Amino acid sequence: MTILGAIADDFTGATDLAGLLARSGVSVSLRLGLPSEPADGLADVEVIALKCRTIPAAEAVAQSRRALDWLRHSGARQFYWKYCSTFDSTPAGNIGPVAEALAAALGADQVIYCPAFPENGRRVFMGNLFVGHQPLAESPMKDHPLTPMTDSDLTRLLAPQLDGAPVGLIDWPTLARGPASVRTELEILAAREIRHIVSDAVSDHDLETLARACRDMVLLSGGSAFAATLPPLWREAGLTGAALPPAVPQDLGSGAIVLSGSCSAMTRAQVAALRPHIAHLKLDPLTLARDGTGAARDWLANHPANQPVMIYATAEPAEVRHAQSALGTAHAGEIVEACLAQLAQDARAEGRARFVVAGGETSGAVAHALGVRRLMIGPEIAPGVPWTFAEDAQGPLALALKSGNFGAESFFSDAFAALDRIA
Ligand SMILES: Nc1ncnc2c1ncn2[C@@H]1O[C@H](COP(=O)(O)OP(=O)(O)O)[C@@H](O)[C@H]1O
Ligand SMILES: O=C(O)[C@@H](O)C(=O)COP(=O)(O)O
Repeated sequence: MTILGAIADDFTGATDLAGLLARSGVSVSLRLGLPSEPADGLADVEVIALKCRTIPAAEAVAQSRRALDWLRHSGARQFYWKYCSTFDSTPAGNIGPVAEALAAALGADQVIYCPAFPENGRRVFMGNLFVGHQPLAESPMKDHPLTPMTDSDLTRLLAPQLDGAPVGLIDWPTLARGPASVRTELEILAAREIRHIVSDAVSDHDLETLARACRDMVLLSGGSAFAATLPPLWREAGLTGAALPPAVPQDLGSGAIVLSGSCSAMTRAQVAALRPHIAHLKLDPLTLARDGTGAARDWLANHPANQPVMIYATAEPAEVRHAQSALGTAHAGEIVEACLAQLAQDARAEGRARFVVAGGETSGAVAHALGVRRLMIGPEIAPGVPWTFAEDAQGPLALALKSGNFGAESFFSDAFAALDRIA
């Protein structure tokens, strides 16, 4: 029976959410893009991954509304809008506009926003988001190629996305007093007609308090960690079915590839850590714009499928700025994504079945190019990054879609070692 219907704004976010919910002991179904087939209503949670973080707000709203309609038909009774734990967005959206549209469609009076993911160092205190020890705007997120984050105050970040609508705050002292205190604060905010409410949370315990206070709200939003506090509440209410064991892949062969379009600080360290141990190729957006993808495709074709390779556009902030000023921000990103998507298709045609992809937008482009529409959730490699498994015309396929800043420096070798243990 479907309890929760979730919409994620990118593909790594969706696997993060699905992985954490599966870890919380519920059955999760993950679909990439709007499903064409009807829901079967079997899983406790249906997640739809969109690629709508940086598209125009009106398009993001339209896609999310269609996803919501599908999720309502699946029988879901509560809904979750999943965005990045670093609140990746621009003054135009898309966190606020999509939340507003979903709230209107569901008749929700208030929407909670809580991106905190304490296990990965994302904490919200007095409305300010911290990444590790740094305020968001001083963290490496200030240099993100598509969504540079230049303010740390979530209420200030959200207001322009909601045309200046007032944004309230459940602060940490209120949370610390427990769920009843949070509910009272929500009522006070409701009386002031404040519908959009950011919540602090510095620990999983805070997220549990928030979830208990908001358990009856039809729409919640935030990162994966907040969503992962819901299953124990469903269990208390006798709602959940049996958890599924992590999926196990069949016959993957040995062909492996890392494709990285993330320029996040952690991905840069991960690429540097793997480089001495693997055949690798760095893509340059300016060269791609001038000469096309032929040289990169030839390079891949010259490496036998049983030899692991890494192809990356991952670059330092100054290099990214240089490419963006020559090509335009969106175009530079599109050129890289299109090239990595083409290389993913080539790698698959060569028989490679073990894919590690770094970057949310990048993962969307790659999964789309591979024609993958549904993923089974396997074991977690690092918090928020599970192995996932799919089937295409060529047979079984394993994909680890890694969010830019997740995983340890050794993530890429950790991922392949984890797969070797089960495949
Ligand atoms: N060298 C580069 N110059 C400009 N843009 C780049 C470069 N390398 C990658 N990009 C683009 O930066 C964006 C990174 O976003 P994403 O894949 O979501 O990574 P993350 O998960 O770190 O946010 C993608 O659109 C990608 O194509
Ligand atoms: O919540 C998170 O941090 C991730 O699930 C996420 O959304 C990843 O986005 P990218 O960093 O763009 O991959």
